[in-house]
Amino acid sequence: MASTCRPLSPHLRTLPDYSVARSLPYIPLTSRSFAVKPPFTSLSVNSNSLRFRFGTIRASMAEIVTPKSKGKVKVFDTEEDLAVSLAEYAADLANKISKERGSFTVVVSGGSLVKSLRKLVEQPYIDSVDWSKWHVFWVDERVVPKDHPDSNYLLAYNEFLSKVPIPAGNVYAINDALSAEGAADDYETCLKHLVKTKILDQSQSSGFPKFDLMLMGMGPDGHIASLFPGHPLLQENKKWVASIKDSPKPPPERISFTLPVINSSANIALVVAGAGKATPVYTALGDVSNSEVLPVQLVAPEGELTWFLDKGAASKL
Ligand SMILES: O=C(O)[C@H](O)[C@@H](O)[C@H](O)[C@H](O)COP(=O)(O)O
Repeated sequence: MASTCRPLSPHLRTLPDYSVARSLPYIPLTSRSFAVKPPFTSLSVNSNSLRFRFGTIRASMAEIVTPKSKGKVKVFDTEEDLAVSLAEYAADLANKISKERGSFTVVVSGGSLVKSLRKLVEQPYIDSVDWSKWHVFWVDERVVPKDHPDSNYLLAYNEFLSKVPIPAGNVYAINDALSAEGAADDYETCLKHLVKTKILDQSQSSGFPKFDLMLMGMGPDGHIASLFPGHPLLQENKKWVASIKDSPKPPPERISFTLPVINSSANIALVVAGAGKATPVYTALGDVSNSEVLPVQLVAPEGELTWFLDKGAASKL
C-alpha cells in the first residue's frame, strides 16, 4: 500500500517569511574547568568560535571523551552556548552530507530539543545551509491532529520549519487521520518508500533505515523518543515504527521509531539541558551499574553519538 506520507496539513501549508531572526546574540566568553572522574578518559576546555557576517561570537565548552560506546560529550556553561554549538554541528553535517548524497535526512524529537534548534534559523545558517536538501522526520509523534497543542509537528513547525525554506514535500509528518497503529504502519510504509527511492539510506548491517542525523531530547526518567523505562516497546526488533497507547508521559497515544532504527543512524545528537536531568545523565555517562537499564543507555548508533549538555545536566558527572 502506498503511504500517504503526509507533508504539511492544508491549513499549515503556507510557509511564512523565513528571513527572520537576523540579530546577533551576545554570548560572553567564560572559562570553566571540570574534574575528570572515571570512566572519562580525557577532558578539554576550549572555546568555540562562530564566524558571523558581522563578527565572531564564542561559546564556552568543555569536551569529555568517554569510552567509545558512550559517545562524545560536550558540556556548555549555558543552554544558550549549547544552542549555538548545536546549530554549527547540524549545519556542518547537513552541508557535508547534502554535497555527498544530494539529500540530508534529519529526525527530530518533540520537547525542549526543538527550542534548542533556534540558532539554526539565524545567520549565518539561514543563508549558508542548502535547505532544499533537507528531509525532516519525527522520531516520535503524539497521535493528535497536527494543529493540536500537543503535536510535535506543530511544535517543530512553529519553532523551526516555518522559518526555513525546506520544501513542504520534504517534511514527513504522520497521517493524523489514522489510529496510533495505522499511523505507525503508514509512517513505516513512507520510510520504506523513501529507502526504495534512495532518499533515505539503509544500513548494510541491520537492514533498518539509516538516517543522517537524529536530534533527540531525553526525559527526566531517561526515556528517548517514546521508548519509556521498562516498557515492552523497548524489545521491538522487527518494526521500524511502532505505536504505543499507554505512554506514561501524556498524551498516551503515540508512534515511535524503534531502537534498531535509532541505532542504525549515522549520527545522533542527544540534547539535554537542566539540572532536573542530571541523574539519568549520570546514570548513562557515569560509572554506574543500575539494575534497570534506562532507554537512553540503549542508544548506541552505528555512527557517531554526541551529547550536548548544559552544566545543569552535567552537574553530577
Ligand atoms: O514527544 C515527546 O514527548 C518527545 O519526543 C520526547 O521523547 C521528548 O524528547 C523527551 O520527553 C524530552 O522532552 P523535554 O526535553 O521537553 O524534557
